Amino acid sequence: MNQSKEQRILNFVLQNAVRGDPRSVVDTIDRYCSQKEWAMNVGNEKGLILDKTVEEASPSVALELGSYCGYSAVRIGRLLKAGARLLTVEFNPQFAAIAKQMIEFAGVQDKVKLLEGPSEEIIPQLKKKYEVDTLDFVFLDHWKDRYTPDTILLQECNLLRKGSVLLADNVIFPGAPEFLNYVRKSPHFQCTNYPSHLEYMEVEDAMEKAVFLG
Ligand SMILES: Cc1ncnc2c1ncn2[C@@H]1O[C@H](/C=C/CNC(=O)c2cc(-c3ccc(F)cc3)cc(O)c2O)C[C@H]1O
Ligand SMILES: [Mg+2]
Repeated sequence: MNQSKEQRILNFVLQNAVRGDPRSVVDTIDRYCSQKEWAMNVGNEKGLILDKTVEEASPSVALELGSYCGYSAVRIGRLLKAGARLLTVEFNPQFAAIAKQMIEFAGVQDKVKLLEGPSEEIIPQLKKKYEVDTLDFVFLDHWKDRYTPDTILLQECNLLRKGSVLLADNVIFPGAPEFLNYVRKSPHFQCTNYPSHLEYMEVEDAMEKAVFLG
């Protein structure tokens, strides 16, 4: 049975990156996906915006929606302070298996926990099952039509506190117009747009930061 693209990306990392070195894992994925096969990792240009937003938020508890191959889970995990943790949600079993191996190879498995299942099921479990009080940082990078319902669900589950930072990928391409409309019109969010480019391409894209105001 021939391999999936995601398996090829993982194998390239296992053979070319340095075990326990998250930076080398991120750089190796970027090298493969810019030179061999495009894949929907956030990439290095938008990755720098992600890095700065995570560093500024300095989260104790972070959530990622849409692990895919684990690129941004490793990217976020490497920046977390001692004792901080990232919960990353992925409902595709093949992708979840790849992401878990990517996280372990990078050596961030003590800070990053992959939760397998749909976000709409996982989010309501975060408080009781995963001992989350509130989330300091949320990275949205899953199906674009899920950004708005999940942002509403996070509020309904009392998982956001004054100052919680949401960062959404792809608000221009493929686009998340409903999400932009929702957070920019809501009195509960302070929004900032970060123009950038689609990963590994010269196509315009952007990230949107939405800080919860309580
Ligand atoms: C609801 C839910 N729960 C848990 N996991 C979920 C979920 N919805 C998706 N996921 C998982 O996240 C991942 C999905 C991410 C969706 N991201 C995308 O569709 C995506 C697409 C592009 C793109 C750009 C140009 C093109 F020409 C084609 C595609 C670029 C990106 O950066 C993307 O994030 C994998 C999926 O299994
Ligand atoms: Mg994306």
